This record gives sequence, C-alpha cells and structure tokens, in this order.
Amino acid sequence: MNGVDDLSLPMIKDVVIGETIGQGTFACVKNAYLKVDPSVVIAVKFVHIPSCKKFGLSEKDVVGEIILHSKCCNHANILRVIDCNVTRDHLWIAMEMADGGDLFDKIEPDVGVDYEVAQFYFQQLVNAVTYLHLECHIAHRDIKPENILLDKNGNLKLADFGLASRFRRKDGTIRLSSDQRGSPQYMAPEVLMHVKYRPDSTDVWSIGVLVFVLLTGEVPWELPIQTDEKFQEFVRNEGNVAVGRWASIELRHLNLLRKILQPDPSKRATVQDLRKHPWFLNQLSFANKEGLCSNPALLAKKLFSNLRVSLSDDEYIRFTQDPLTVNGHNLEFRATQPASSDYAAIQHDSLNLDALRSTQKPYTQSATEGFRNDLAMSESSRWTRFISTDIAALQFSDKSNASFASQFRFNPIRLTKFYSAQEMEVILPLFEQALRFAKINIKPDLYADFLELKSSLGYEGAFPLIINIRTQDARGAKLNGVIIIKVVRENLKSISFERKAGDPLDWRRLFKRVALFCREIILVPD
Ligand SMILES: Nc1ncnc2c1ncn2[C@@H]1O[C@H](COP(=O)(O)OP(=O)(O)OP(=O)(O)O)[C@@H](O)[C@H]1O
Repeated sequence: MNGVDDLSLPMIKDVVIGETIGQGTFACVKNAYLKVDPSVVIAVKFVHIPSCKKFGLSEKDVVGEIILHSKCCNHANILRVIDCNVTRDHLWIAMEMADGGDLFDKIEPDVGVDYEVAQFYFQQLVNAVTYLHLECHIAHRDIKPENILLDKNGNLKLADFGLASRFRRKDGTIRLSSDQRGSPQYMAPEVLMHVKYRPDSTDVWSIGVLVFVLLTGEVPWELPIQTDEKFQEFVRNEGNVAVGRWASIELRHLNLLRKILQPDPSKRATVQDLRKHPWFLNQLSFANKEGLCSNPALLAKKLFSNLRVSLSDDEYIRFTQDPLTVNGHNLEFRATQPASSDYAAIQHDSLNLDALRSTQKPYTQSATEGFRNDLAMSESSRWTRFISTDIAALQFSDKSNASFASQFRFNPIRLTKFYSAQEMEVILPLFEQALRFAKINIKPDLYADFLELKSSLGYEGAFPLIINIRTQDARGAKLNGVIIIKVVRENLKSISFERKAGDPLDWRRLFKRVALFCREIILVPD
C-alpha cells in the first residue's frame, strides 16, 4: 500500500496511538491521545521514508516540509504542527486533530456548496494566506480542496506544506520561483510558461479556482493554457463568460473571480486587495469578528444541505440509459475504454489487513444505545434506525434538506459510504457489475475471491474486505482508492469508498454511480 503498517510504526513517548483516520500516498494518519491527559486528542502522521525515496523525494525534502510548516502554523486557519521526529524508516508528525474531516468530502460534485459557506471558506482562506504571505513570507503553492481540513466547528485548516517556499528574503527582496509543481487545475498560467514567477501571486490564483469549485462543484478548466478550450474562452472574453457553470455564478461573485483569475499576474489582486472586497468584509451570521465559526450547527446545516445522492427511478433510468449522467449532470467518469493498467480487485495480505482493520469505525454514537432497545423490531427497521444518525446514510434519504441537514455535526467520517444488510453473495456480484458499468476492469470474480478468503480465515477473518480501485478520471489522471466492506453488526455492513489519490470530486462521482447502480441493496433511513 504505502509501506506503512501498524507493526513497524515507531512508538512515540507519552502518546497512545489509536486508529487510522486517513491515508496518503506515502503516509498514514492515526488518531492519538496524550498518556497524561487522554482528553487531549491529536493526529499523528507517519511518513514512510523509503517509499518517498523510491519516488525521488529525499529525506531532506520530507523533513524540510515539516520544518517550514511548523514555522508558520501560529494561525487559527492553519493546521498546527505540535512535534515531529525522524526514526529509521519514518518521519512522524504530531498535529492538531482536524475533527471535521476533509473539506473536499463535503463539496457536492456539479453542485458546489451554499454560497454563504463558500464565502465563509473564502474569508478563512484569505486570512490564512494573509498570515502566510505577510507575516511568514511563505507561499503555500498547493491550495486545493485536498489540502484543506476542518476542525470540530467547521473552521478551515490549511495543511500540506510540501510545495511551500519562502518567497521574501530577510532584506525584503522577492525570491522568484520557476518550477512547475502543483496541481494542474489549480495552477496559475505563469507557472506553466517557463518563466520566473511570484509564488505568492499564484496562491491568489488558486484561491480563485477554489472559490469556483466551491460555488459550482467543478473546476473551471483542466489547465490554464491556450489549448484548453474552457480557459481560452475565459481569456478571450476577459472573464465575461456566461456559459456552462459560469452561467450559474452570481454577478458579484463573478466580478470577484475576474479580479482573482487575472492571467496577467501584475494585474491580479493581492491578498491585501481581497481583504478590501465586500465578499471578505461582510460578516456572516455564523461567524464571529475574527471570521471563525460561531454557530457550527448552522454552518453544518448549510454545508450539508447540498450533499444528496438521489436513488430515484428517474435517476436510475437516466443513468442506466446514459451512464455518463447522474442527477441531470454530466458525470463523465472516463471517456474511453478501460486502460490495461486499470483494475479493481480484492486486496489481501496480512500486513495491510492489520493496518486496515483499524480504519475508520462506523459512526454509531447514540445509535449504539438505541440498538439495544430495538431488538424487538424487524431487522430492517432496526438497521434503518441504527444508521439514522450517520450523515452518510442520511444523504440517500428523500427527507427535506432542512430536517436532514439539521442532524449533521462536523465529524471526520467519510461521506462516500453506504450501508447494506445484504449477503456478500448479493453485494459482490452487483459491485462487479457496477464497476464494469463505470468502465473499470475487474479481476473476476470478487465473490469467488471472498469465498477463498473465508475458507482460509473464517467469515469474520475475511473482514474488512478491501477492494482496490485503480482507474483514471475523464481527463486520464489517476484515480485510486479502496472500497472497504465491514461488518458493523450481524448482517449489517458498511461500504466505504476511501480515496487515496486523484480528484476528490471524481471520487465522489464514482461513488454516486456505484451507489445508484447498487440502489436495491442500500439501506436508507426512514
Ligand atoms: N491533522 C489531521 N486531522 C485529521 N485528519 C487528518 C489530519 N491530517 C490528515 N488527515 C486525514 O488523513 C488523510 C491523508 O492525509 P495526508 O496528509 O497523508 O494525505 P494527502 O496529503 O491527502 O496525501 P498525499 O500525501 O498523497 O498528497 C487526509 O485526507 C485526512 O483525511
């Protein structure tokens, strides 16, 4: 997987390491608490240095990122580094726990978030970047939803300083950059022009792309170059675009975006300019004067109100007739036939299973207590009641947005998840069909592999069952992750899609397509 397994992780003095809460390309992140005070919960990231080296990253690069990050995390909207150390194979980093999970997980593809929520995160991001640029003289250079986490109140925490650089020297002169690293969709045009550029100005551009993504649920273009039709159209019309997703953006937001997405960096707004804009200055009803969330329940309600997965007949018929459309939106997941490198297969080796056995627990909280009292109810009512406090299950419900969203609180649980009470002999063949329908090659057959695991490890030993997914999105970029099937109770299973690499919006699109295809087996709260 990424060379990180529980058995080889270093011990950290005075810290008790808990469950895996996330995985990156070379790292796994675990929750942990302090021995002296178990109420202090932190996150610890273990980076596997030999894996980084295989991909051409030196130990100095990896450690340098954390040193830089730890020098500029004294701000409410920047993820705080508490401590770090290097052992033989690992770099561990103790960080503030982002209890609200990932921001990207809460952006509905092709829809976006409520515009006040977009404004809230714009204001917090501008605050974070002002601090970085003006106080720390550091440019982040990789602003995108994947690098934004949320705390338990929904406040933004900018993370991942892997590409950050100090752009202002001690004597005040500017150190220009010339490398072309970053995420293409969020990159400013000058980064791709083989010229020297100011990295602080490219951060402002990325804020603009992120605002577009928040408002619409998709990126404005693939690459900010003349051969990209969408970008070309934007430039040709000097930002006055009224087609596609641009048409759904209100004029005042469009005006702001035009100031930010200014291809000429010398004309582009700076963070100081952004701070003078009404969109930054207006205080939101759920924020305090410092721009931090003062009403997490209201923010959560607004944020969640757009997250829905329709399993209706109309949607199903539309989807099966035109597999590239769901919820009336183009969900083209990939335009071509599967590439030979794509595949989906059950992953099994004892080390990885040990590591994954401890991945996210199903969200049970109050439902667990409810369960004991519900034994007399029918099985299906018991389960639907049991899952009725999990927001991932609620996103399939037909209830009105308001009552549905009112149950949401910030937590790190993935929203790309559903529950089923079906047997594996029903679930796995259906999954196989769904993945083929999504044009992902499958190593046949999943159920036979499961039976093999079951005969060697027993039924319980075969879980969590992990299906490895390696595919490409519509642009041909890699999209990797795992589908983890866990037994929650008796025959109730949670089926969680956990992205490892690639566009998070495309990952949710894939999840929605598989869910729609498998709608007969999904348990939906009443
Ligand atoms: N401080 C934290 N608190 C809570 N969850 C975290 C924290 N840091 C990381 N995570 C979780 O772990 C996941 C992986 O984090 P990590 O920083 O290793 O990966 P990444 O940067 O997304 O991956 P890559 O290294 O491939 O770019 C995140 O998506 C998030 O869900």
